[in-house]
Amino acid sequence: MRVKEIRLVNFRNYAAAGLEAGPGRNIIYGDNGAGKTNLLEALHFCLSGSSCRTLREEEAIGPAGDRALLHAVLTVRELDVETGVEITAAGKRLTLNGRETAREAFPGRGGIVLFTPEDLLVVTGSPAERRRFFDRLFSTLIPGYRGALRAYQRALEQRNTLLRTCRGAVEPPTDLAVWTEALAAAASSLYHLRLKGLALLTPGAAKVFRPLTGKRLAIRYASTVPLREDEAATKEQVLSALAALRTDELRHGQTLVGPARDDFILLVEGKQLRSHGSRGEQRAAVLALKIAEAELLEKQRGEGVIYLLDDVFSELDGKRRLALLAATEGRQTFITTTCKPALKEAAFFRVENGTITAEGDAGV
Ligand SMILES: Nc1ncnc2c1ncn2[C@@H]1O[C@H](COP(=O)(O)OP(=O)(O)OP(=O)(O)O)[C@@H](O)[C@H]1O
Repeated sequence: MRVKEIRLVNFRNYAAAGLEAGPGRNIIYGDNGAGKTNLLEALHFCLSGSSCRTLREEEAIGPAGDRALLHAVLTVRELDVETGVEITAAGKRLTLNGRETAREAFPGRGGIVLFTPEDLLVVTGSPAERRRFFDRLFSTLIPGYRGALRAYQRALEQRNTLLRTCRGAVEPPTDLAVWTEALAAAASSLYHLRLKGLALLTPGAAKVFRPLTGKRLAIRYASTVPLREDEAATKEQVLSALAALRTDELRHGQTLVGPARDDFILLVEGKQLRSHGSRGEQRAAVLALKIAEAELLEKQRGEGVIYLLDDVFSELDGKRRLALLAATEGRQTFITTTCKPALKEAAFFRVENGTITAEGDAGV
């Protein structure tokens, strides 16, 4: 899959602009606030049918009217398809080859690997940020993960509601046992899928990380429950952990162990990346995870993914930038940056105050 061209009308700070993309690297450069991230967002919209920045998509409507329009020509399995996005305050209308369609039919869904500076929270943020990151990643990579996560979240919510209503009680309510059983079953399947996900992702991420930093990356799953090889045995472990904490749970009015309390620890040379890694190493680790995700997605889809990389060069020195470019070689890549890099094989687009100028011509 690749983007051939995109046009934007009244989309954020673009009155009317567009570009014809190169098949490989596309470097979008310009000053802060010029509109580089807006352009990546427009690409994301045209590929997947939704924003990568906000759930309030009407925010993207520019000042010159009551609607934003996007149109793209994509090549999907050798065929050209056209996608359109019209955003108004009342909602958005998506089209595929001129026909109204649902978001699910957009060809780029599941085929984009996006890096934004906020992704660094996977290293620097709270365990909840890391769980969110890996849950999203495994939901696309591991069959059954999304369903297992939902089942666990449902059971947890029900059990927590029950614990809240009898907070401070000495004896547990009679139906707690039912929800404890449901939670333990859902938790043990989720545990096993998380371990499966890590086993799938970590070698690829470590392989990309090594040339980026010269160091060894590992990911350890920090579980609040001792995990066993066998799913049924893990379920027993969850049940006994919950039984041991019953009094505390009644006092706090919530479940105190399980996948919603766990963490994913990123280690570099055996040390916590969060506390011991440099900013460049932290960024490299997130990029390595994203690139490993892309490689696995490509295997699954049998088709190349598209990289949308926002401000990816910051904090990487020249050598590391080259290593990153080598790791993304062969796929269509859109990279935003404030400084134009000295590269030979790339299409360059200068973004300035809502205008896009392709290097070598006057723009589209
Ligand atoms: N709906 C909108 N209408 C008009 N302008 C908007 C709208 N939404 C955002 N903008 C403006 O778009 C400008 C460019 O934003 P963008 O995030 O794309 O910049 P950028 O080039 O990525 O900058 P940086 O290098 O600082 O990340 C901002 O000044 C912002 O105020």
